[in-house]
Amino acid sequence: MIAIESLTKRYPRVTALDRLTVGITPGVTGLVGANGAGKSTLIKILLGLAPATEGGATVLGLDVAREGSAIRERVGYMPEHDCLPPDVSATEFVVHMARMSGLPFTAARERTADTLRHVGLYEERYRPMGGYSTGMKQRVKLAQALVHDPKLVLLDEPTNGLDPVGRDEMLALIRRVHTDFGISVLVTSHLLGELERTCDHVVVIDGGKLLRASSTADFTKSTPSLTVEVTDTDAHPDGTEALRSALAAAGLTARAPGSAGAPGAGHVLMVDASDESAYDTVRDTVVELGLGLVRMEQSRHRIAEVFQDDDRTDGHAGASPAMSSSAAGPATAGDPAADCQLQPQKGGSGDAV
Ligand SMILES: Nc1ncnc2c1ncn2[C@@H]1O[C@H](COP(=O)(O)OP(=O)(O)OP(=O)(O)O)[C@@H](O)[C@H]1O
Repeated sequence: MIAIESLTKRYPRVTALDRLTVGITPGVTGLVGANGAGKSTLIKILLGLAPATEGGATVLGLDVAREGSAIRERVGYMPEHDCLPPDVSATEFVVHMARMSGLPFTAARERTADTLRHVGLYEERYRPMGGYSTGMKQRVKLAQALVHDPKLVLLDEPTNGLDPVGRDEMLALIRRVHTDFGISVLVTSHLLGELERTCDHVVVIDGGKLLRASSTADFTKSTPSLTVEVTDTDAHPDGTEALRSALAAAGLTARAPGSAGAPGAGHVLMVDASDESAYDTVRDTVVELGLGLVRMEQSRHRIAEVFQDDDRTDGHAGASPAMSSSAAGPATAGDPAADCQLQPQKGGSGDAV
């Protein structure tokens, strides 16, 4: 969908993009980076709205330097900032944007009605947008990006300003843009956790440089570790501790997850399961102690942990603190995770996601 080759953008005081080389394949791709990492600059260059200083890129095979208007015909764009005129309705605005993209009036009206319904705006669509909530405004911005049935949409921080429920709804909507309509998505965020749930691929940039590009599944590879949660009983008022000692006696290493604030922390154990028999040992030990087994599941990395692990293991300048997971989960502090180490990449075919 997108090929970026040694792309550099220098402003007088700052290098916003620094020899960035990466390929974006069909599907939903997350572009993640802290504030100022260069995400919006990259999107503007991909749309042909800003020139690159060096290097180049193609979008749907079209050159960003020479074929910007052809790219904008085929690509939808949802900007980060609030850009909606307050005194017109969502319907009027989206029809206007559809007409700007070349749709005849009748088709523009029909597509607008369909698209606004798809993003979850119903009767409100006839009211002036000045009175909309942030969530409704984000939906209108998404609708205008989709209304001309593009092959690809570039969404700049679509979850900005939304509460957790609004964010989940927006992420689900973005996922459906691809699954229901086959439109590929490049979505930016500074929250690794939210991209993990939504994207097939993740590209991480920092200071305009590529840190890592790979499939989400590679980021979140399962670890040889079991997350086990048990109940307490009268006989074992601290069931978790009772299980930990019994497992230790059975030769299994179990420890509390690193993140005290994680859901269930205090009642959760991470059990080393490099040997398959660990599953049976855990089950049998829980039964022998008479505890209730709430869950026993294979642990997976969260994307943020890939970067945290890297910071811990070799002190490499990994993700900045701003790039945090939006949802705390059981941490795997101390896991070796050698296959998930953060490696700045130097370009070339290995960068394609
Ligand atoms: N028009 C401009 N003139 C000068 N510097 C700019 C301009 N646009 C962006 N920059 C700088 O380039 C760097 C990258 O900015 P950019 O907006 O692309 O980052 P971002 O990752 O999108 O961050 P945010 O999430 O805060 O929008 C920043 O240091 C920013 O100050």
